[in-house]
Amino acid sequence: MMHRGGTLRLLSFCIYLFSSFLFSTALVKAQETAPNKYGLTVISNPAVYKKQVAADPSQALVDLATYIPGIQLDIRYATANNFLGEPVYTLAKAYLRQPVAQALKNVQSALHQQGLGLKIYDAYRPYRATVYFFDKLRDTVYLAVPWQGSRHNRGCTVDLTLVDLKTGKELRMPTPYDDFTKKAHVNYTDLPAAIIKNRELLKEVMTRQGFQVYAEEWWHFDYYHFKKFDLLDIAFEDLP
Ligand SMILES: C[C@@H](N)C(=O)N[C@H](C)C(=O)O
Ligand SMILES: [Zn+2]
Repeated sequence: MMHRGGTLRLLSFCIYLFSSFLFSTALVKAQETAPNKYGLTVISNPAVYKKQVAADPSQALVDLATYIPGIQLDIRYATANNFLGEPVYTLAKAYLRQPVAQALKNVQSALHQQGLGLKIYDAYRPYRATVYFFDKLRDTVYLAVPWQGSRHNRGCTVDLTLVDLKTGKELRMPTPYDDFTKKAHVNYTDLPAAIIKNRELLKEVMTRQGFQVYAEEWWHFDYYHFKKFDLLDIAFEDLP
């Protein structure tokens, strides 16, 4: 049988172990969610993201290729066919947060009735890509700045266009994707009527499902409730 001194020593050892565990857990947590050099909190640990999803399934990033039947993907940043002329992503994937993916699914089914569909150029974008873009181009109109992050980093924004389901071809729009000129602005009017009609149709179907177009880029749509979602820097490889 252990005498009193031994019991006390064992008890204080257990308290020491428990408090060290609590301290190290708190330290890891603080490091995981600590603001970056711009004072932004960006979730970069897949375990933290998974914990958030377990607590609130609406936070889940959903794979659009499986979630939205018939959706076309042309993930430009996974190829050299983009404004940088080099691949930035290692996988050609498109993810959006659950309610945002659902809203886009509604857009796709509304379009289907008109013989049209969606083609995605980009959706959720890890924060590191936003920083990389800015370091390369230093533009503050057509690119999000690292000290704010992009709504793409929140899994709430999508870059896209319309396709004709019969031909599989893109509808004519004012400019190609990521054409960083005034012609890409949504109020630009020196265009053929058919092109304006296509641009307006895209804006209308997206707006009806809770998206707002970015004034300088006809292809870029933000989900209205983006503030509910953290900035993320989770690699595609770490998503299901
Ligand atoms: C880079 C371009 N496709 C884009 O998404 N621009 C906006 C402003 C962003 O970076 O969030
Ligand atoms: Zn965009």
